[in-house]
Amino acid sequence: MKILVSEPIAEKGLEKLVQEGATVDLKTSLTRQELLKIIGEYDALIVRSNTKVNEELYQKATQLKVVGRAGNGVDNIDMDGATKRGIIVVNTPDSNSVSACELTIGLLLATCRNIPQHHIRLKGKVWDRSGLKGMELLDKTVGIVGLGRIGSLVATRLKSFGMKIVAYDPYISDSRFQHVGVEKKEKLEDLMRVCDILTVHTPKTEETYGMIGKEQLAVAKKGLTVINCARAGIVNEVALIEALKTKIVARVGIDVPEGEPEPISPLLEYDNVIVTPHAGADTKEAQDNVGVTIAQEVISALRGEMVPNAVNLPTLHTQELAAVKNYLKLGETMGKLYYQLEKEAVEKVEITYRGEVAAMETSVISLAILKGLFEPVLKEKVNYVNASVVAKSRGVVVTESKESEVDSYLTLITVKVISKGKEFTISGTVFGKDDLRIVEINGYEFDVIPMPYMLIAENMDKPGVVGQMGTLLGVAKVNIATMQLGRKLTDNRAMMVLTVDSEVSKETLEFVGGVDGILRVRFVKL
Ligand SMILES: NC(=O)C1=CN([C@@H]2O[C@H](COP(=O)(O)OP(=O)(O)OC[C@H]3O[C@@H](n4cnc5c(N)ncnc54)[C@H](O)[C@@H]3O)[C@@H](O)[C@H]2O)C=CC1
Ligand SMILES: O=C(O)C(=O)COP(=O)(O)O
Repeated sequence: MKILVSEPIAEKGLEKLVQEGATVDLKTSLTRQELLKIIGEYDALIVRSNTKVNEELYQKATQLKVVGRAGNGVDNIDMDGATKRGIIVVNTPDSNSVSACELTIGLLLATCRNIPQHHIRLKGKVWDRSGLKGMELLDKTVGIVGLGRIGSLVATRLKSFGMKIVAYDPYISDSRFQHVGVEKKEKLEDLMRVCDILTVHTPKTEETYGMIGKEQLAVAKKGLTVINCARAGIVNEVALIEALKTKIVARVGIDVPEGEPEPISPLLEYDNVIVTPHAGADTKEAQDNVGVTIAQEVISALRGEMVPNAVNLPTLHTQELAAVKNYLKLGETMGKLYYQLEKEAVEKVEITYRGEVAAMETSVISLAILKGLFEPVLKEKVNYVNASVVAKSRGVVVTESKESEVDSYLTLITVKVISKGKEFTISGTVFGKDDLRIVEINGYEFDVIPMPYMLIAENMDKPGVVGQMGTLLGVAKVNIATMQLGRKLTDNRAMMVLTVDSEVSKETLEFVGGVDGILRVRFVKL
């Protein structure tokens, strides 16, 4: 595991990566050309907000499997490009929210009380309070745009200043507004009309970029204070400067000016504008949190495990992930069996979840099944991120259905693979906490614990076949660990599933296949 860390992360995070056996190169002052030159050597890249992870980089990053964003915003990462290539993008969305919130409050107070301006005068040995009258927060209205993690933390803290809080966020439920204790505004303009202080906490997306512009500022109360601790451009800087000139906006506090990391924003020229150099997450606590979390996530992702904060995968919280973990293993195992038993190209995959599993986040289990299905033919080129893209690109139709009830088991997954009119089915369950079982293949019933090496044979249901097979394997020094037989009395056929302790050579397989009554036999590796 070779990992490049292109921006500073906490020592604890670097230590964690090394403890987990990774080779880590911390290179935080590479030029773009230098980065592009060496990125081809690495399995993972860890960045913060300054490294642009885009098509140009992906084209050179031939070994790249994981991009770790040591922080929250992923606007510097081309997500489609990553997904297309099966590169998993992970971030640490909860690890620096408190720090970003606290800087927001800090900028808000500093802006409303002109703290930096006072400080600069006094540092210059000038004792002069004139022209810097501040504004109290008590009884003022703050308008929050984006009531997510950071917006909610800001709301909770500002309540203790006796402020009235209104918020605009069309993507969250009314109950969330009630839970945070904030008045909901249906339209952004309604919020702009009533607030004394505006603070934005949305991600930077096509929709939010420039969302606070000329029109929105035109309806604002005169003397508005604007705080932006999210991303440059969510508040349009040209419109903001115009509003500063016309005194619609009285004060501005910004953590991320346009043009970062170059200090080129024209806002820097204004005395009533306070700017910090994207310092929202720069606390010891946040960086320790972020560093350790990203290290864990990148390692898990490199090991092919499902990660809670994978940005280009279905969202899973840690608890949900713990609940589906064994089903992911089961699904992948079931998927892996198909191409080792059958040779027909897959046309359709029908997945049925029954019983307990039907109540879980099954979309990730379906990804695990597809990953397992295509792995024997595509090797490491398929993973959780691109499994459904791979299925689509191969013209495979995937359907998912759920039934709450199931006979005989508490929980059951059945995968039906359809190819050229033929159907292959396999079912599996989880007993207790983590006891995985394959319980059906093509209508034959078993109770098999999947093992790394297995022999699966279809045979005539007649005396002597099993014995001869055992003898031949013994001669070839292949130790049989377990053996199970499933039979269909209707057609005199049976299926044998053996778990064995070692690989079975081609020659042995041919001998076994030649036994009278064996219809076909396959060696399966899981
Ligand atoms: N300055 C800094 O160092 C830091 C900045 N950030 C930035 O803070 C911002 C917010 O982060 P979180 O609260 O963690 O994100 P979040 O995802 O928890 O919340 C964002 C909220 O914005 C809402 N939203 C999306 N589009 C919207 C629209 N068009 N109008 C109104 N609301 C909209 C979403 O529904 C969501 O509730 C992000 O831009 C992030 O990159 C985060 C950490 C540190
Ligand atoms: O986590 C975020 O979204 C941030 O904005 C923090 O950025 P940084 O890691 O300090 O470059």
